[in-house]
Amino acid sequence: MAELPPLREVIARHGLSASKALGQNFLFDAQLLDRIAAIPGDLQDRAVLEVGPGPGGLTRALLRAGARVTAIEMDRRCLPALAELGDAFPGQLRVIDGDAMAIDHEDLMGEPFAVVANLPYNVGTALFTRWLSSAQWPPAWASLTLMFQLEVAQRIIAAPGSGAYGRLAVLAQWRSRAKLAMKVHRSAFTPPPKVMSAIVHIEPDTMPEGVAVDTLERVTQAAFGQRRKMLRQSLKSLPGALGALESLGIDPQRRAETLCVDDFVAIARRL
Ligand SMILES: C[S@@+](CC[C@H](N)C(=O)[O-])C[C@H]1O[C@@H](n2cnc3c(N)ncnc32)[C@H](O)[C@@H]1O
Repeated sequence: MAELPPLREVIARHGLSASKALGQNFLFDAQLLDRIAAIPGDLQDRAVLEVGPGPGGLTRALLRAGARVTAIEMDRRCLPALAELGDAFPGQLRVIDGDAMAIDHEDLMGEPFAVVANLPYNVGTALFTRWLSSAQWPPAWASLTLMFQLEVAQRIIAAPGSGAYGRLAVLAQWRSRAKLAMKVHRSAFTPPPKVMSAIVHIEPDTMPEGVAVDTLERVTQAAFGQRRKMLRQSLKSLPGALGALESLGIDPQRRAETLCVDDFVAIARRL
């Protein structure tokens, strides 16, 4: 492996000033990046999909860990810096110039893969729900290791009864294990974002039988769409839902946030 120039130098040389429009907040600390790359476990020879490599800080850490990385980046200014990185790790890095939202990741990868990404908030959440809504289960991805705003990370891992518990928690937990792997201080980024961040790590679990993801989504959408209301009100418009509550012995006076993930799965199974 060739000696790599410091990231700040790469950024200066290629004129990669952070673009606000593309949600660019870069990480430079190699030790922090190595700790992030270690979250999915041993990556030696494993296929990794990185979305939004930017100047390549996290990419370097993944390559150092021995991963075979496919990196999708839509900011063309970053491509020369990423090409240099590919030269330093021959045969380990494939860079795709494009929008990760418009690409079929399963087709692109062609084998099971781990996802690791530090993405802008809106893109991250959109891709996250897409990965979790896979019709095929277990999905093509073996794990998701993703940076979010801390508040979003807390919504993903939230337990029933908390204000953060809602659609995202149910979607992330009904057939996956989700954990908060690491908090990341805002000062670790250049430029620093306004809020704290955290990395969530998700692995697929067994899928409960007899429930489709769309049905479960319809239930949580109705229930949490009016989260202050009792279930008998919020689920009224969903055919069969009130009957399902009765047959399951769930009090219709309860509110959505008091139901556990298995309750939502049981309701969806009866629709
Ligand atoms: C928060 S920066 C992180 C950069 C680098 N991974 C790091 O940790 O320092 C997010 C990166 O995602 C890229 N990006 C944003 N939207 C994207 C999309 N839809 N598809 C691919 N890359 C995207 C941005 O250009 C930027 O390089």
